[in-house]
Amino acid sequence: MSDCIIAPSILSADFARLGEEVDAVLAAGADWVHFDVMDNHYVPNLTIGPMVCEALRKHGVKAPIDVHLMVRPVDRIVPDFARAGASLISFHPEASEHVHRTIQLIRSQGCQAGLVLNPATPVEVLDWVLADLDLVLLMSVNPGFGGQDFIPSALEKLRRVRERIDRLGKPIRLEIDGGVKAENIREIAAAGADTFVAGSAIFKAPDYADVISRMRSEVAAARGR
Ligand SMILES: O=C(CO)[C@H](O)[C@H](O)COP(=O)(O)O
Repeated sequence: MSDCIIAPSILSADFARLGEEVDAVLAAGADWVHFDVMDNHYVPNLTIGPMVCEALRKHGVKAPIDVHLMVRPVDRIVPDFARAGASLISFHPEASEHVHRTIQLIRSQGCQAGLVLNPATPVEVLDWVLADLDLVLLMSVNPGFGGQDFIPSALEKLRRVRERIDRLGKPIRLEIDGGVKAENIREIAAAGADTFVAGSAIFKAPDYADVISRMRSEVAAARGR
């Protein structure tokens, strides 16, 4: 399992040129496309849905599409995203009536399942479902907007979740999202993250390849390579 997946968040892309923007970050070395879905209900912003995911697939995007649902309710939109070509679907426990049932639903649709913890959500929410997950996504900002500052307590939370994943011994990815930049990714990787979402740090940079390669070098340095 790769210990450095870079997943640019298209929340910070130029939506008028979304296909080109996604092609450009993938050509620049990104691994996944991070796809933020906001409903102006669970979070105070409104973004994109399954039609845009399907449009990216029709455009020719082959990379994994990592869908982060910030919506309530969760379950009724899951099959739509699976049909639209999502690879992973992550959701917030606060937004689901039955967390374990939603995980089963996502997997039954042929997608990998992730659970997202907000900055104030305790890690104990993972206690009875961790073994059923493919990914844990820790929010290092409050969900809803790109361009916010990284919340430092996320580092300790990463360490605690990393310990739980290692103890379980299953290949569950540990993803971090919010305020991730080339300048702080080394300590984030050292705390245990292996999958890095970055929106503004990549899409607002003049050279996508340069920032992605600097991020990879910093992660490698955290691993002592
Ligand atoms: O889920 C998100 C916000 O809810 C975004 O993915 C996240 O904030 C990334 O943006 P940035 O890297 O600019 O902080």
